[in-house]
Amino acid sequence: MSEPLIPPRLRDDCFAMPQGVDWISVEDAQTRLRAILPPVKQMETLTTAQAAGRVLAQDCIAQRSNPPAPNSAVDGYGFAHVATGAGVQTLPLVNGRAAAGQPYDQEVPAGHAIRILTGAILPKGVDTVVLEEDCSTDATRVAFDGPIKPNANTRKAGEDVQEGQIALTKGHRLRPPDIALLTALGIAQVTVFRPLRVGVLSTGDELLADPSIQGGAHNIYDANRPMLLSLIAGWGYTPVDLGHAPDDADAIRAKLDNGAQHADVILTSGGASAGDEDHVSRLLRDTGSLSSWRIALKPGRPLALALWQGAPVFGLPGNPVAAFVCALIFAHPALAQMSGAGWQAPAGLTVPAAFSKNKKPGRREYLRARLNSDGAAEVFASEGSGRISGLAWAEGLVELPDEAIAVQPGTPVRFLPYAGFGI
Ligand SMILES: Nc1nc2c(c(=O)[nH]1)N[C@H]1C(S)=C(S)[C@@H](COP(=O)(O)OP(=O)(O)OC[C@H]3O[C@@H](n4cnc5c(N)ncnc54)[C@H](O)[C@@H]3O)O[C@H]1N2
Ligand code: MOO
Repeated sequence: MSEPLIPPRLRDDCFAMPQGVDWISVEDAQTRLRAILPPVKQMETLTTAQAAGRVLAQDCIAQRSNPPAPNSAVDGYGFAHVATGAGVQTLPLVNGRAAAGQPYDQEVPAGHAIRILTGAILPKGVDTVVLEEDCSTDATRVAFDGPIKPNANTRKAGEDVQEGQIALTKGHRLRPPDIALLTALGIAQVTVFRPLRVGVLSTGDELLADPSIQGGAHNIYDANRPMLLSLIAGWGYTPVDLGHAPDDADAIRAKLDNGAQHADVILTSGGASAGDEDHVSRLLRDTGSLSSWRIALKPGRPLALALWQGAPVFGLPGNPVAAFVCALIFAHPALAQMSGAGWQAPAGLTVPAAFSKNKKPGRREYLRARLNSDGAAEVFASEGSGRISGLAWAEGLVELPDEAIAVQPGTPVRFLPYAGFGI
C-alpha cells in the first residue's frame, strides 16, 4: 500500500506562494499579483463631462458620426469640381454664404461658386473648396488658378469616426482627449467603475503626523503617508487616510480594521521586516493571512502581502525610497488592475548610461535617475534608502536586470520615467 499523501496546511490565502518557494523575482511577483487581484465590480453612470480619470465599465458606441456631415476644412469658395479645369477659372458667386452652424439650403449650380467658411456643411452642388488666399474676388465673381484637386479642402462625413463604431473600450481610463472624443460623438453618459478606494497607514513610534508639530531628535515626520496619498490621488483613485499608528499591535489592528471597512485595498509602510518592532508583519502573520514575499529587489526587499478581512494589504517597507519604489513597481500596476483598467506595465526607454556600476547577480535594482542633456541616464550619488532628496532629484528610475551587469558610461540601460508611472 502506498504512503498517505499529506496536504499542506490550509491557508485560504490567495497571496500564499506555492510550497518551497523562497526568493522570487520581481517579474514572478508581478505575474502572481496579476493573477490574483480582483477588479472592483460596482459601476455607476456619469455625464461624460464629469468622467475624466474614471475607468470605462462598458464600451462606448458612437451615437453620431464625426463629422456628422461633409463640410469645409477652410475659409474659401466652394463649387462643383466637374465644372472646373486647368488655367484661370472665373466663377460667378451665388447670393448668400455657408458658415458653421448656418447652412446654405439651396443648390449651387454647376459652374457657380459660393463663399464658404471653415466647418460649414457643403451645400448641395459643392464638393470642392479653394482656399481664400488663392483667390481674387469682386464680390460677384471669384477667380483662381486651376486645376484644383477634386474634394480639396473638404472633410467627409464620418471620416474620423462613424456612427455605431466602438469609440473607446471597457477598461480605458478617460483622459481629457477622450472626453473630447466622446462628446463629439454625442455620447452624453458613460458607465464607469466606482473609483478604487485605497487606504494608507503609516506605522512607527518615531513618526509625527504633520511637519507643523514640534518633535525631538528621536522623531521624524511621516513622509510616506502624504507621498502615497498624493500618488493615489494622482492615479485617479480615492485616497483614504488611515493616519498613523505607533508600534503597537492593538493600535495597528484597529487601524487595519477601519481600513478594511472603508477601503478596497490598503498600503501600509514601516514594520514590514522582521525586527522586534516590526509589528505589521507580525500582526499580519498572526492572523494567518501573511504571505511575506521575499522579493529579489533593491530597494524594497521586505514587501509583505496579506488579506485583512478580505482587503488586500501591501506592507511596504518603511524607508521612503523603498516604499516609493515598491509603490511604483507593485502597487501602481496592481491598483490599475483592481480599478478595472487592467495591469499597466510602465513605459520605459533604453538609453546610454552616464554612470559606472558593478551590479551583483540575483536581484533587480532600481536607481534614482534622470536624463542629462545628452539623453544619457545619470544616477543619484547615494543608494541609501532613506535619502529622500534623491527621489525629488530624480525624474525616473533606472532598472538594472536580475543578472550581474558591469555598467560603464555608454552601456544601454532601461530608464523608466516617472511619467510612465502616472506621476
Ligand atoms: N536586520 C535587518 N535589518 C533591516 C533589514 C534586514 O533585512 N535585516 N532590512 C532593511 C531594509 S532594506 C529596510 S527597507 C527596512 C525596512 O524595514 P521596515 O519596513 O520594518 O521599516 P521600519 O523599520 O519601520 O523603518 C525603516 C526606516 O524608515 C523610516 N520610516 C518608517 N516609516 C516612515 C515614514 N512614514 N516616513 C518617513 N520615514 C519612515 C524609519 O524611521 C526607519 O528609519 O529595514 C532595514 N533593516
Ligand atoms: O528595502 Mo531597503 O530600503 O532595500 O533598503
